[in-house]
Amino acid sequence: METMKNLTVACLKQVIKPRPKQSHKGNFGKILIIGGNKNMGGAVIMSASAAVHAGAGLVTCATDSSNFFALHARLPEAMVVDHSDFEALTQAIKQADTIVIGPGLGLDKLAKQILKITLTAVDPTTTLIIDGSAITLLAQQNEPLRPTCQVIYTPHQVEWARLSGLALTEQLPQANQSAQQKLAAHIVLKKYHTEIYHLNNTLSRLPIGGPYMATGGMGDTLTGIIAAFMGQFKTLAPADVLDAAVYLHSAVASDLSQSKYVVLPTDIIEHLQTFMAQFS
Ligand SMILES: NC(=O)C1=CN([C@@H]2O[C@H](COP(=O)(O)OP(=O)(O)OC[C@H]3O[C@@H](n4cnc5c(N)ncnc54)[C@H](O)[C@@H]3O)[C@@H](O)[C@H]2O)[C@@H](O)CC1
Ligand SMILES: Nc1ncnc2c1ncn2[C@@H]1O[C@H](COP(=O)(O)OP(=O)(O)O)[C@@H](O)[C@H]1O
Ligand SMILES: [Mg+2]
Repeated sequence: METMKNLTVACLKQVIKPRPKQSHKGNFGKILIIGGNKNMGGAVIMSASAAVHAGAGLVTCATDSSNFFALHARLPEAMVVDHSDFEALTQAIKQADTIVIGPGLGLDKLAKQILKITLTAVDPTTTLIIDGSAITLLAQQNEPLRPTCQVIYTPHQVEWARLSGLALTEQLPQANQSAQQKLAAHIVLKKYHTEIYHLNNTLSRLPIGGPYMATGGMGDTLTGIIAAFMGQFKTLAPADVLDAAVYLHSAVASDLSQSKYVVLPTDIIEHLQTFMAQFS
C-alpha cells in the first residue's frame, strides 16, 4: 500500500494560479448542486455559496422551490431549478460539467427519485461529488447504480461506515483503500485529520483543521469548494486539485480560528476569495 502524504500549503501553490486573460465564466466550471429539501435549504445555500466564492464560473442549484427566495437573497449569482421538475432537472444534469448531489437532500421518496435520475442522466465526462444524504441513500441500496463518470464521495466517518460497511474502529488505511477500490472513486474521509483516497491509488492526509470546525454545514461548504476546484482547474491532475480543495477549506478555518472560538461555514465562505488571492 502507498504511503500517506501529509498535505502542506505547497498543494495550494501548485493549483491556484493566475487566470488566463482570454477566459470567461464558461471556462471555470458549470456547476450543478442538487440538494436542499424543505427542511435543509441552508445546506444547498452553503454549498453553492462556497462554490461561487471559490471561483466557480456558473452555479445552478436544483432544490425545493421553497428555497428559491432565500437562495437568491443570499447568493444572486446562482441560478435555480425546481428539483421536482424531472425534465428540467435532467436538462440541468446534462448541461453541467461538475455536479454535487446530497447536501440537505434528505432520504424520502423524492430524494431517491432525484438520485436515480442523476446517476442515470450524468454524462461520462462529468465529475460527480456525492455527499451527505446521497451517500446514505446509496448505502441503503442492495445494488446501487454506479455512474461511469469520475466520482468523489465525501463521507464523514458515520457515512463511510454505511457506505463501506467498515465500523469506525475498522476504518484503517488498508481497509479504507480496499473499500475505495471497490467503489472505483475518490474518497474524502472527513474527520479530525481527514484522509483522501484517490482513484490513482495515492493517499493524502490533512494535518490541519480542528474542532472549531464542528458546526452543521461545514461538510456542505466543502462540497462547494471541491466542485469549484474540479470545475475550474480541469487541466491539472484531479488528485492534486481535490487535495488543494480539501486543504483550502481547513486552511481558511485554521487561520480564522486564531481569533474565533468557533469558525462557521459562512465565515469560511466569506474569506475564500481573499485567501485564494495570496496564491495568484
Ligand atoms: N443547514 C442545513 O441545512 C444542514 C443540513 N445538513 C444535511 O443533513 C443531512 C444529514 O447529515 P448528518 O451528517 O447530520 O446526519 P447523519 O445521519 O449522516 O450523521 C449522524 C450523526 O453522526 C454523528 N457523527 C459521528 N462521527 C461523526 C463525524 N466524524 N462527522 C460527522 N458526524 C459524526 C453526528 O452526531 C451526526 O449528527 C445531510 O444531507 C446534510 O447535508 C447538515 O449538513 C447540517 C446542516
Ligand atoms: N474535530 C474536527 N477536526 C477537524 N475537522 C473537523 C472536526 N469536526 C468537523 N470537522 C470538519 O467539518 C466537516 C464536517 O462535515 P460534515 O459532518 O459532513 O458536516 P455537515 O454535513 O453538517 O455539513 C468536515 O470537513 C470535517 O473534517
Ligand atoms: Mg455532511
